[in-house]
Amino acid sequence: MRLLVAKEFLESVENIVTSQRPSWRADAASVDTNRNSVLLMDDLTLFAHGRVEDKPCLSVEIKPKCGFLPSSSFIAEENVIKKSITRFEMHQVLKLHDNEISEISEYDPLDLFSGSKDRIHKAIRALYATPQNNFRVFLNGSLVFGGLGGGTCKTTSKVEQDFEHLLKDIIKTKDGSRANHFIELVAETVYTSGVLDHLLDVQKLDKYNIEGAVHVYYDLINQPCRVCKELEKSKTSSTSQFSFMHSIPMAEKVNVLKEFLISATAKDCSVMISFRSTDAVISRSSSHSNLHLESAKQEFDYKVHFIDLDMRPLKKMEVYYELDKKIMNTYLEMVKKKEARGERRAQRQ
Ligand SMILES: O=P(O)(O)O[C@@H]1[C@@H](OP(=O)(O)O)[C@H](OP(=O)(O)O)[C@H](O)[C@H](OP(=O)(O)O)[C@H]1OP(=O)(O)O
Ligand SMILES: Nc1ncnc2c1ncn2[C@@H]1O[C@H](COP(=O)(O)OP(=O)(O)OP(=O)(O)O)[C@@H](O)[C@H]1O
Repeated sequence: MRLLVAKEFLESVENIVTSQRPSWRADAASVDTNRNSVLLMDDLTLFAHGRVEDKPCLSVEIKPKCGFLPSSSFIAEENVIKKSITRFEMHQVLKLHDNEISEISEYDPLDLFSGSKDRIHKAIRALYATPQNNFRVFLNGSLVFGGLGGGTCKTTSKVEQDFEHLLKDIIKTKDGSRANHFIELVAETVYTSGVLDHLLDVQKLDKYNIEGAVHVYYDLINQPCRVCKELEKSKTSSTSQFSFMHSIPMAEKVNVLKEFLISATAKDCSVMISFRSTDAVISRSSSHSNLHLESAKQEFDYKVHFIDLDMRPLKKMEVYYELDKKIMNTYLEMVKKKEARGERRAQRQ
């Protein structure tokens, strides 16, 4: 629902939001205080969407990121590692280098999207151990695990203890076992709901990788291709394979970019799963699903929603290309250093 608001309201929202965003992202998405309306959305951290009920509600927000390895033939020879190492893993190295994180995440998106119960369980355990900005938990609408903005790094035993305590009203098992049951509950729900299968299909609309799709972008904005120019100048790789991208009909070019940008949204959106403990299977309704967690001998109602589904603007194509280069350069540099260290160690032995 669209609501008319005053400038002062938007200014105070901006103040709150800015203080909660990571410093390196503070300028990335400021509130446009010249607007006169806002969208009123349901609070998906609450089971009854905005209404606090008698029963406690536990909601889990997962930002799964890209769940597949690209195989595009437009990926340059020197970047072939992209076909075997996830973008998430490589981006972690850049984030560590830029001090955006203090530790590498244990999470592997390929596990979460694998469709295998054990691997999904492994992924949720890793997200719980190193939540960063990929995992948050809300109890009755308030954040109780993970951080806002840039998120948090490693889950300490103190955090785990507090979390165990917070879970007592919703997971009715003994102390020390609730966090494990919680992880199992989330993993079972991701597995049973199949929600990530649909997301993966949309992510895979990126068929050409940014290394291919960026060429079409320059044709669409009717400008000489800066990437071809750059590659010709550096003489490190040939531009001949890109003539295919530049020669496809305009309608197809529009489609390539449309699909790439839809995929970008799917690679960055989050899944919000809210749980409510229930007494019996009688609570089945069309508005939610039901899951029996055998290990805790408990029944849960759950709902799944996607959030952060805004379309990416076309001009982000250049940003994506530059970020991709930065991620690749930093990762390949790290691999080179590691290999050199290994060689020196071997020589000493
Ligand atoms: O490019 P990425 O993969 O770093 O994703 C950005 C996210 O960084 P992440 O790696 O998840 O920490 C980034 O997340 P943070 O703000 O860093 O938590 C945003 O979600 C950004 O979207 P937008 O520019 O705000 O619309 C995201 O940008 P898009 O790529 O989705 O446009
Ligand atoms: N409908 C909703 N109900 C409850 N919480 C929500 C909802 N939409 C968003 N949030 C919360 O607000 C956070 C930021 O929302 P969103 O990602 O859509 O904004 P953004 O401006 O794109 O932020 P970023 O650039 O960091 O991704 C989410 O991570 C989530 O915790």
